[in-house]
Formats: sequence, structure tokens, C-alpha cells
Amino acid sequence: MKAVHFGAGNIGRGFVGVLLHEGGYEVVFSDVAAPLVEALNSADSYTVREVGEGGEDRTITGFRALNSAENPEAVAQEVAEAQVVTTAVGPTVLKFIAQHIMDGLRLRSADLQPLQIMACENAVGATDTLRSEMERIAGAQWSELRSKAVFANTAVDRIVPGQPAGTGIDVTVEPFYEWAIESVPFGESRPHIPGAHFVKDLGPYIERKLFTVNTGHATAAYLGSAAGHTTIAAALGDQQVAAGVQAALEETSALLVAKHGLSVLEMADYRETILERFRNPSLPDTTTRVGRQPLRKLSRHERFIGPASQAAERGLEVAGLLTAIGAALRFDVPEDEESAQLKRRLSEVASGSLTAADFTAQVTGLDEEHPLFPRVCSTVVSSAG
Ligand SMILES: NC(=O)C1=CN([C@@H]2O[C@H](COP(=O)(O)OP(=O)(O)OC[C@H]3O[C@@H](n4cnc5c(N)ncnc54)[C@H](O)[C@@H]3O)[C@@H](O)[C@H]2O)C=CC1
Ligand SMILES: O=P(O)(O)OC[C@H]1O[C@](O)(CO)[C@@H](O)[C@@H]1O
Repeated sequence: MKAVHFGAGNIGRGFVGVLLHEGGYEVVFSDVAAPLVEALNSADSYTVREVGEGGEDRTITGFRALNSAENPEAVAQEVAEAQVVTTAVGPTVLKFIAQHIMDGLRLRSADLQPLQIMACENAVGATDTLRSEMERIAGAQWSELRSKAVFANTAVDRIVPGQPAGTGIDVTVEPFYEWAIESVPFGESRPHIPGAHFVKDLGPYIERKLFTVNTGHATAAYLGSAAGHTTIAAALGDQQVAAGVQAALEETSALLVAKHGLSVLEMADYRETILERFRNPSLPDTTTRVGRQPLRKLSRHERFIGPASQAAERGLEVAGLLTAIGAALRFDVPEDEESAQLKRRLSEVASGSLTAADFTAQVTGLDEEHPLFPRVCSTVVSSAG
């Protein structure tokens, strides 16, 4: 069995690649980082080091790597012959991956089982996004190609921090992981991934994960960064930051309880478990990594505006989320392109060349009529001033 995995970075090597390998797949990594591709091809194995309670080392073998920028034809050929395709490249990169998968489907024999495609990104409906891009590229050809693939959304959860220089292709990760995959698209022929679990309705899983793990982590990063902390551990050691994270998460939990019928106690346990994971003293993680790409994180269906808009629609409390949004707006990391862009646009608000309302609409995608809009707009005004 063969799986082509796009994105041989932290989550690719440290999580998705591991579970595919343990499921018996040969993993063909596809990436655009030439040194990484070379390093993978010159090794027979790499180690995934789980740090923290219960962690163990896992040795991953049976992989190869291809450079999709230099050798797109070879990537298409691998896709044409594979059983599974996965991605962990970042939601904004999916549009580039779509072309490679389309090229592979064109070469794929119609006699093979449909290719099983799963995007493993931190976003609601990432596989749907990938499929839409593929449909757009295929145009009229889609009707003849669509039967060669099945698409399932997934929710992936494991903290894989940036890897220190000099560690090669080995990856340090936390012991915890969860990979939930929509079962319905596969019918009786699910991919063989024993480490994953298949669920009928992914909605509650992805929202519980994105609006708790990711909202909480990003809140710690933004409040921590605003308070001058560079690591997540230091941020959470600061009582004010910890209280801010708690406030934001109590609000998202209240939404999840109201929307998905999750129990209050279950959510309290879940919050405690993830806060414990964030505090893992063996896992070096930075506010810069966890807060990366603030514009993506402030977009309409992401970890802040997503839950805050739904909470506001239900008349639930959102003050803690608004404080986190304010800190996200002030996230100042010059080497992060989105942070630099955010800073430039906020300075336009301060100078009066962009209205706070236009800024709010453009960055968050909220309609002016939405009940959350005026509150975010006031947060923008305070952050710009
Ligand atoms: N690191 C983490 O703890 C977690 C990350 N995720 C999600 O996984 C995705 C990847 O995150 P990380 O692994 O942390 O990032 P990363 O930056 O370590 O890895 C991304 C990889 O994608 C490659 N890439 C970029 N453009 C590409 C292209 N056009 N074709 C092929 N490869 C390309 C990069 O060279 C890099 O190796 C993101 O969507 C993230 O939200 C999800 C859960 C946990
Ligand atoms: O910032 P991104 O790209 O959404 O992904 C990283 C996030 O995912 C996580 O691993 C949680 O699943 C956190 O480490 C981090 O908050």
C-alpha cells in the first residue's frame, strides 16, 4: 500500500507520516524544501521522540521523498498509483497541492479503487477546500475524474513544535495525538490507519478541537507575547495570561455545550487536559510559532471569530475572546509576513486612511449587521490607538 503525503514538515513527519507508516503504508513525502527532500532520501529511518509522560521513541522506516517543485511529473505518477493522499502544508497552500493531485487523477487507471484524499490541516472542512480547488482546476473534466477519488475531512491534534537546528529529520513531539476522520465517504473501504478513529459526523470533533486546543494555544501565544513572554510555558506561568486563556476557553466551551450538546463536565476535563499538554515542560514551544499567521487565525471561520460569532449569535459571553482578539491584533513579529501586514493595516486605521469598520470587515469577514461586528470594531479601534 502506498500513501503520498504533501508537506514533510513537523506534523507531516511527526504525526501523519507516523500513523500511515504504522498502518502499513509506504509513505512518499512530497515537499518543496529541497534540503529536506534530500535529507529524507539519504536516510533509511528517522526517529519521532515523544517527550513528556508516557512518551517513547518511534522509528519510522519505509519512506521516500519527492520535490514537487522540481519533479511534478513524478509526483503525479505516485498519486496515480497510491491508495491514499494526505496533506499537512497549511490551509493557504492547498490550492497549490490541488494541481498535483489533479495531474495524478488524470493518469490514474479507472480500474483502481478511488484514491482516498484527506487534508490534515487546522481548519474546518480543509478537505472540502482542497476538493473545491481541484474542481476549479478540472473544469468540465471534473465529471469524468470525480469517480477516481473520495474525499474525507479530518481533525488532527498533536503539538509538534519547531525543531531545533541540527536535529536533521528527527522530530520531537508530545505523546498525545488524535486523528478523527469522516467515515461516511469511504463506505466499507476505509483506509487502514489503526491510530486514527472514524466518525460519522466530524462537525463536533473539529469544532471542539479548533475552538479549544487551537483557541487556547493561540490565546496563550498572543496574550503571552503582549506580556513579553517568548515561550508558551512562560506565558502560561503568568497568572494574568493563564486567566485570559481560561476566560476564552470557558466561552468556547459554553458554545460547544450549547451547539453540540457536549456535557459541561466533559468540556471542563477536556480543557484541563489540553492546558496540561500546553504546560508540558519537555516540549519547547514559542509564542512566535503558535501565534504564526495572525491574519489566517483572525479570519471568519477560524479559532477566534468562528466561536465568538456563533456565541454572539446565541447571546453568550464573548469578552474573553475579544481580549484574545485584541492581543492577536497587536501580535508584533516582523519576520511573520502576516503580522507585518496586520501592523501596516492597523497603522492605516490609526492614521485615518482606513476605517476601523473596513478593517474589521476585511480581516474578519464579518458582516456589519453581525452582532459581533461592533464589538470587534471597538477592539480594533483600541488596538490601533
Ligand atoms: N505543528 C503542529 O503542532 C500542528 C500543525 N497542524 C497543521 O498542519 C499543517 C502543517 O503544519 P506544520 O507541520 O506545523 O508546518 P511546517 O511548516 O512544519 O510544515 C509544512 C511543510 O509544508 C511544506 N510545503 C509548503 N508548501 C508546499 C507545497 N506547495 N508543496 C508541498 N509541500 C509544501 C513546507 O516546506 C513544510 O515542510 C498546518 O495546517 C497546521 O495548522 C495541525 C495540528 C498540529
Ligand atoms: O498555527 P497552526 O498552523 O494552526 O497550527 C499549529 C497549532 O496546532 C497545534 O499543534 C494544535 O493542534 C498547536 O501546536 C498549534 O496551536
